[in-house]
Amino acid sequence: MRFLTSGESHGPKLTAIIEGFPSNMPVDKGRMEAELIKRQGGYGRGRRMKIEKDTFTFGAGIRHGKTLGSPIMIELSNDDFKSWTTIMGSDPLSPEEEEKMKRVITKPRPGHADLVGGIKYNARDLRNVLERSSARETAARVAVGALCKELLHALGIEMSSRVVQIGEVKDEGEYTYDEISEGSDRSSVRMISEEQTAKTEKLIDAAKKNGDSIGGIVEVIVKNPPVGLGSYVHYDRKLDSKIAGSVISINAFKGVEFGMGFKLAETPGSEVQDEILYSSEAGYTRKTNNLGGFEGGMSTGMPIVVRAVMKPIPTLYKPLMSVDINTKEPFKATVERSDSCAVPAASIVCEHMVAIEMAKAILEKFPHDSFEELQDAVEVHKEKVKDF
Ligand SMILES: Cc1cc2nc3c(=O)[nH]c(=O)nc-3n(C[C@H](O)[C@H](O)[C@H](O)COP(=O)(O)O)c2cc1C
Ligand SMILES: C=C(O[C@@H]1CC(C(=O)O)=C[C@@H](OP(=O)(O)O)[C@H]1O)C(=O)O
Repeated sequence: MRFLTSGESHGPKLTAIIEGFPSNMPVDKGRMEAELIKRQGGYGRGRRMKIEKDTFTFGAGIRHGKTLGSPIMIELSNDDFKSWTTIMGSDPLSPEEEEKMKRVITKPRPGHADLVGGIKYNARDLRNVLERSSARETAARVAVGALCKELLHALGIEMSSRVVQIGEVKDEGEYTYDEISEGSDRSSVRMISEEQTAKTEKLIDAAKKNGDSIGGIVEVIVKNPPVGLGSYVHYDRKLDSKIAGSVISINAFKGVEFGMGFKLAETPGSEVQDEILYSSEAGYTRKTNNLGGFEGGMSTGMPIVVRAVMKPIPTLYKPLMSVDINTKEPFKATVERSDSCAVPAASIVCEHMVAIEMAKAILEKFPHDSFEELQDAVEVHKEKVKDF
């Protein structure tokens, strides 16, 4: 399975084309759109999320609620485009329009893609960089991930995510998949503990008031993964590394860990390795899940637990110093409308990037011309694993 997205933040639309799904897979469009709405939520988002309604249309690949096996096309519109038709239009500008166009960006924001992107693509209006580097594109990725979650769901594999930390406020609890997914329709910060949620909202309010921004940590759990996705035989077939790469590809994500993660450094081996158990009903399981569901780059069958850190948003309403690329003089960076904290939204993006890698790994391992063929192969595999 492979996919491409296209679309600028304030352009007319976002598009994704997904190739490699089996035929006859049921798709619940309402459930997919609910995921997109979750990505728009969370405390700390800016005004843009009040403008956009992230519904989508299938332009190809689906008939009567099922996949055809052909490439699937998903299209989301940017409702904000109507305010940007001149600035973001695809036709050349008339001299009068060019004259009116005063919003050329020349003061790159530290921490965003503006300066390096401008140098690399020779873009002297940094808007040409900002538009595609914006996390608006993550809406298209969540749409693709939601389709992948449809495939996982139909195979009995479920996923959820939560916010673990915002600023210095942490929810230290260890939660099961069911506890996390129970809270997953909350439109707020989506920490498990209500007390911590309230604290983070105060923190976000304070950051916003100070023209500052704030980052955090998110967690994704995958329940019921098949045993043996990915492989130890070659570095580029390890599923944990593919998930890590995909998670780090999310705008502003700077670190990723599995299971105990960085705490592994301070824990002796006897308290780390997950002891192996067997029962005829459950097959092979583990006493603990400190390694977050991976050994040798392969899924062990235990829940996959991924945590990742998002840096604070780069656009600051009290901007940091930068340099005007035309005059080379020091200047305060450009201020664009911005979120002050997007960690809750990012938890949804992270969940969907993990879903994409899970679906890819499943489609790599099992035959899948039709969904029935895939389903049978996964069932046979499960029985074989139990008997091993
Ligand atoms: C859901 C989400 C929303 C974001 N919103 C903003 C925003 O409003 N303003 C901003 O400057 N950056 C925002 N970012 C982060 C930037 O897109 C990101 O920092 C930028 O593309 C540079 O990439 P890098 O941080 O990965 O180096 C957001 C990121 C995510 C995941
Ligand atoms: C549009 C989205 O996020 C945007 C991501 C973003 C950035 O720089 O990454 C900057 C902001 O864009 P705007 O200036 O248009 O408000 C966010 O709103 C979205 O998540 O759908």
